[in-house]
Amino acid sequence: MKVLIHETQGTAADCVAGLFAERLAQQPETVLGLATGGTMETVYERLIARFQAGEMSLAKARSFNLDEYVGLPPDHPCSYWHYMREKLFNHVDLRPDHAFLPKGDAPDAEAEAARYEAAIVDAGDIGLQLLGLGANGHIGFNEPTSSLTSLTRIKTLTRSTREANARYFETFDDVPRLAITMGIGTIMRAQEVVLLAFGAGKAEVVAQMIEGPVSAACPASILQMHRKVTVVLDQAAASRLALRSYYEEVHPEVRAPAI
Ligand SMILES: N[C@@H]1[C@@H](O)[C@H](O)[C@@H](COP(=O)(O)O)O[C@@H]1O
Repeated sequence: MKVLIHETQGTAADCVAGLFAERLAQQPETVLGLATGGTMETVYERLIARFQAGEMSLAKARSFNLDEYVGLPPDHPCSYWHYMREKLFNHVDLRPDHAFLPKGDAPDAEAEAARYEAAIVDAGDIGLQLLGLGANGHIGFNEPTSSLTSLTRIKTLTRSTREANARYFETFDDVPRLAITMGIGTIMRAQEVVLLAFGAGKAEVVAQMIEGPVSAACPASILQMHRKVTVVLDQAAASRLALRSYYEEVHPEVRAPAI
């Protein structure tokens, strides 16, 4: 696990966008695993800027998002489909028929989860997976106690996750109780993973993920078992790490090291 500690969120997001651009330059047909949430917004802004500057193209790439709320159709303003169109897809050259998310309004959500897992396998699995981190250690919507070998399936969201995401909905009761999410096993098959976390609110769970035991109580801790992970943090998110000397401090004048 490579841990990069940036002075600011801006340089951290830039670093992640840089890793994407590098990977796409080497392998334009990369299968990307994409994430939602507030943390990703700056990353997508930086990716769009690189695309507009002619430095990066997604024309040959494909993408699979981690998750979607059960019950929300793709045009629902709180759906992750909507988020992705607004924050990224509408602004870059990724082909619409190459961008995939689970269908939240599928009549049979379980069958949809199985279909989505099979589609990822058919695509040859994820090449580069982008992850955020839930305050309770979830990745995708794999809440604590998720099987560490799980595949794409339906998960019940914890109250704390629904509360954290309530800011996107009119009322707390509008936040769906279920989601279709890539499993932890699905994520672990990715060739390369980049996880990004910002802010003091994530500091405790970042320390558990990197320095704690591998445990379903903190699903992100399974990344300790992945062969190619980069964790990109700002100073606040890194503030509870004990083994500081092991990690790389990234200063603005230093180019982020390649993984
Ligand atoms: N399903 C998403 C996760 O994929 C994301 O990592 C998490 C953190 O979001 P934020 O970046 O807003 O803290 O939120 C949601 O629960």
